[in-house]
Amino acid sequence: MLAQEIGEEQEHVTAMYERLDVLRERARGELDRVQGEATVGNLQAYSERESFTQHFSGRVHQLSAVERGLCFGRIDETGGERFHIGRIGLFDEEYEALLVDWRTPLAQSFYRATPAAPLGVTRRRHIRLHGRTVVGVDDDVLDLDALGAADRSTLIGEAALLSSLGANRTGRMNEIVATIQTEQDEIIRAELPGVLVVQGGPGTGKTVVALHRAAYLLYTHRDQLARTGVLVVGPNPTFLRYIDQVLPSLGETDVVLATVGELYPGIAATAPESAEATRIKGDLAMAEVVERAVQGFQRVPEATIRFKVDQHELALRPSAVRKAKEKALDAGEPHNPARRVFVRRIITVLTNQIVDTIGRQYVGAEDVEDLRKELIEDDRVQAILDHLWPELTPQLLVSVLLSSPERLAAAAPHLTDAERAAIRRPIDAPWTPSDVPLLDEAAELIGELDADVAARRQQAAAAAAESADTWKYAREVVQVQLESENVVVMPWEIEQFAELVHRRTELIEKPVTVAERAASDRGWVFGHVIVDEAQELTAMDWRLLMRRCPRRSMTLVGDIAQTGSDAGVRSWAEVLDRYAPRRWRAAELTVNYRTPTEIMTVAAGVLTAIDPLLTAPTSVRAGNSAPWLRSTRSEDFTETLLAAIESERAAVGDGRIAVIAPASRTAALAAALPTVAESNDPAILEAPVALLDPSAAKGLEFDAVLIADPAGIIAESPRGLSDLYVAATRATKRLGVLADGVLPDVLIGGEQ
Ligand SMILES: Nc1ncnc2c1ncn2[C@@H]1O[C@H](COP(=O)(O)OP(=O)(O)OP(=O)(O)O)[C@@H](O)[C@H]1O
Repeated sequence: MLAQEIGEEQEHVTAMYERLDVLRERARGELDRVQGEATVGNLQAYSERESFTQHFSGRVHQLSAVERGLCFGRIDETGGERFHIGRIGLFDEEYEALLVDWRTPLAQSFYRATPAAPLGVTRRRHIRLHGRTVVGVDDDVLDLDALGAADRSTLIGEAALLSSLGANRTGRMNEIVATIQTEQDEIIRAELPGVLVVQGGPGTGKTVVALHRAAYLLYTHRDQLARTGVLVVGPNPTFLRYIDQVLPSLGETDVVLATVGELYPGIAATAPESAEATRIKGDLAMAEVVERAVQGFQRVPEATIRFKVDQHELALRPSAVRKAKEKALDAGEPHNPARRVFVRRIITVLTNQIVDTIGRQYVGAEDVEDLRKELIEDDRVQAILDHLWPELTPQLLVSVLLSSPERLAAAAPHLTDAERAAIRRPIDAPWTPSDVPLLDEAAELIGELDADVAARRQQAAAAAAESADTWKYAREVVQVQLESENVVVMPWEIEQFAELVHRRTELIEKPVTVAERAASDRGWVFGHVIVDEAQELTAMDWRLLMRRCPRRSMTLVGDIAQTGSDAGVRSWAEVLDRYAPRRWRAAELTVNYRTPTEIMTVAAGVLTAIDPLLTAPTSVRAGNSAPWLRSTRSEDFTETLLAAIESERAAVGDGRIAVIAPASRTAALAAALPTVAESNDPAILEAPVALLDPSAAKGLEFDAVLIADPAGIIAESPRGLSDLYVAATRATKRLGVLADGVLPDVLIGGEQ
């Protein structure tokens, strides 16, 4: 029976691949044709060709990306209808559906139907492919009564999920479209507006669900999100590399992946910094510190400033400066635009003094203008204005603030001397990730430089004019193409083409994608923001992110129990009641798909030590090997660790291993263990053995994990137990713990 079922599915699958080949060939043919056309040397013809090139190469790329595992399921409905579910939708020449896209509402019951709530589905079939060959089918029967007698005898039960979870890890995260679980699907398809917080223990699929949600939202709300973009924020660059294949493999490329440290355009903030400095700089009080630092650059002199311009004796009294300052601040404008008002007032004061000495009756309106101009161009006047109210840049402000003990003392009176010393550093020190929210805060308070404002206005006016032209042109191009029947275009593609021609024409003059534009514009407002490992964000990070998403359409996934930084989140309500009151909702993921039961028992002991009220997620499967917990004398530590690595390598074959050690020991261990890759090594994800500290291991997973010196991990930070919990939940198959000296009592279970 199984062979017959497989044979029938094979027929369907073969038809789908044949259709895919036809569509791919057609798109390739169009691409070749468009690229081979002689270019009529004007910009518009070039633009037109580029538009079609982009469309067809995007289509070829999408159709190639879905080759692996094109179809993975089928649903049979009570009425007798059957649908195959896959990575994209496909129709045959008669527009009969061959394959339904997993993101459509029709496909939803594939993920949601249960025997308790079958949603009109009698059978859910998982189809396993090897290349283009059907190698297995597994059925879940959801409504036995609704199945006919013939159907009943063809049931094949086997968990598709478990076979995918047991596979060796490749170092890169994979998509999970074939096996999304019901509680995950509800999150993926949740509505776009508002803030959705997904709390879930380790391995519950938070990351993978967040990424599938991005793909789902881009598919369902394409019009809205294609223009504004989706931002996915991750904890570190290694993690972003770990996940960067998932969205392209789902056919989505227009997403900005970034760490918070990359969210200030033009700055790569990657320098390391102490946990204490991160804590202090992440505190919300820093917003006021930056504000006071800006105010520190708006001075009133203690004594009258006297100077000469062209024989005229001038005097700038503190009271006149104070008044000018008050006027400048009245409008609530940022520092740089407010400076314009300040400068105007001061120049008026000085002009009046000259007019008074010459005698008002001798000075006409034009002369007054000339005088003002002369004063403003005078070096001495400029130096005074720059002293009283200089034009600033955020970079200048933050680097001066953090390098000047006096400015820091004046702006941060709430900090102790030791705390100020912890964040002080040389003026030219490289930027750290926790500087980025300070720079962003400063940018808000400072505003743009005069020169930048003028340039931007000019650009905006030119862009608006061009955009109107290119839209008109785009529609004409599409019309001409359709009339000449040069290209095969489906009716629903016409608008899409016009949009493409329009965008492409713009791109030729401004060659950037939405993702690039968003990444280079600090003021960019994203349509949706997804934050992974959201528990690690500091209060200042949240402030910055909320500015990037004033509509508050966000998905935040994280686990409070894994918070490693002292500046991180302790309660979701604490963060969200501030920024999205009554506009946030919480969901929970409860099943651990990564870590087998035996390993989770060890991790659960650590979790109880963090907080006895917390419960670990339930593992979906049992493993094949019990975790081991050993201790060794310090002098034998490295050698024992080396031997353990070798035996784990033998056990996992071509799988991946991580050695997770206290941050303070990784450098020495790297020197002693020549075969391991360190976290700053770009090849770390592909390396057979990776050496990481707990914060670098966050979000990643490995076939086998060796925790080296657990007591060192606990002792290293105030949230050391959370770090140990993170380390203990990274393994998909094997866990070993090697203590340097005594094994901490929080580690229980496993073989000792
Ligand atoms: N429905 C599913 N089908 C197949 N694999 C899944 C499913 N859900 C999760 N997984 C797998 O489980 C593993 C853990 O998922 P993920 O990394 O998203 O968890 P997480 O909640 O982000 O974990 P952590 O908090 O520890 O970082 C991944 O290998 C993921 O592919």
